Amino acid sequence: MQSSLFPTQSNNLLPFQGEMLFFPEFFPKPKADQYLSQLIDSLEWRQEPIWMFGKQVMQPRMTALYGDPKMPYGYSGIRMTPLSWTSELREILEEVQGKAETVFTHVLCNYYRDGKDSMGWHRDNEKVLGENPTIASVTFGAERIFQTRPYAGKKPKIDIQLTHGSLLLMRGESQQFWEHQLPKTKSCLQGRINLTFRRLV
Ligand SMILES: O=C(O)CCC(=O)C(=O)O
Ligand SMILES: [Fe+2]
Repeated sequence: MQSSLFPTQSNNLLPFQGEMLFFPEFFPKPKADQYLSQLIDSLEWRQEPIWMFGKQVMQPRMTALYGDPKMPYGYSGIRMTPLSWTSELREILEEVQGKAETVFTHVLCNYYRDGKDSMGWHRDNEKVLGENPTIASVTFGAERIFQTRPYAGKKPKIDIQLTHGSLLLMRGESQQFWEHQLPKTKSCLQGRINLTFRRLV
């Protein structure tokens, strides 16, 4: 049983060098259901190519970037121009900023159509995110396993089951010392939306 001495505080899932805090039902189910279908329908999803080991390959998921139009953002050799915030994304932003105690400038949206869609091992450590960025990651839809492991040494690997309506806060030194991925899985036939709120400096 979890200790309830500090009920508003979530336990750190990382044993050292950074923090990952998990809030399984950050959005109540009816609200999460509503956001899932609204975001699938209303965001401008695209499948974009990225550069990997000198080759251009299609990303195994759909993406969309929203945020401050004056600040483009990119990773893995692509540059994305942010679209203007939608009303739902703004609403979610407000909730998440309160919990994270951070002001975010952008949200990178990922749509995993089923278990064949995925994201490989990486750190969110682009220079524009600053030294020890706080990244707030929200999930709507299918439950998928998110994995993290130390960047150096690759062990131990920690699995986190990301539930519908959940919030995962990554902060402190987590993007220096830990990498993460969302592996493929045969058993998942449903779609999942992930929103990662970021602050560009
Ligand atoms: O889908 C997820 O939970 C992870 C997304 C992620 O790591 C990213 O967008 O950088
Ligand atoms: Fe990431």
